[in-house]
Amino acid sequence: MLIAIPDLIDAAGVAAIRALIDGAEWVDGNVTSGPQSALAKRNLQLPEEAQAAKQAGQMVLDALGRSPLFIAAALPLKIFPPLFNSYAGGQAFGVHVDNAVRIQAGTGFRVRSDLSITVFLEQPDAYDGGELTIETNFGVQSVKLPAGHAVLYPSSSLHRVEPVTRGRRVASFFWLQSMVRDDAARQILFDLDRSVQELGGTLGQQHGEVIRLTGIYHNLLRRWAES
Ligand SMILES: O=C(O)CCC(=O)C(=O)O
Ligand SMILES: [Fe+2]
Repeated sequence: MLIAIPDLIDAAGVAAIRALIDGAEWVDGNVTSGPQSALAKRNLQLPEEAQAAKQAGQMVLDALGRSPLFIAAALPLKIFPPLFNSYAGGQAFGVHVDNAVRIQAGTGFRVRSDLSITVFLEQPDAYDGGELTIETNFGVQSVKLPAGHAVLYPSSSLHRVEPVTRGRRVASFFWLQSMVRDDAARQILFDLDRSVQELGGTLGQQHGEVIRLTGIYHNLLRRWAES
């Protein structure tokens, strides 16, 4: 599944995050790369342990927790603390697949990466290039969203960030382990959830068929969820 989460963070939230991270010390992005992606990656990142990254990361996590669309689509079990990157002057991230397991430095917190997330933190007209290009079963998707919007995509997919040839692209990026590991099963639950919400709105939550479909959603989730 590839899902855009519009307006995850409002303009004031984006400004607050940018105020925290823009003044911090950025380092070579290869601090979080595996050996293959290190060859492909040219960007800057905030170190995981930087205070600004932790505070801004918490703001991103708070926004995710307030987004019913994110929760329904991702069914998150564990979220790796959000990181921050920046690309300018032709920097890019060539095609790669994300590492399967992420281990947080210091704490040993482990997350299997089922879904990858990019939260755009710069307006698209402020830079040229920087599209996140994702290879899906339905062809190649090129994603460049307004500041505060996010995209969720399978960590198993080949993806790249196109060279930024003008301005600076700033984003938050991270991974999560879903309660439902299988992408197709998670998509079925998401589709069912949307239909149940829609029918609940028109027929009312107490309609017998809405109650039955809600039960089916939960019974499928019970079969498929890991904890
Ligand atoms: O900057 C992005 O949008 C994605 C970065 C990425 O693919 C990665 O760090 O693995
Ligand atoms: Fe990646």
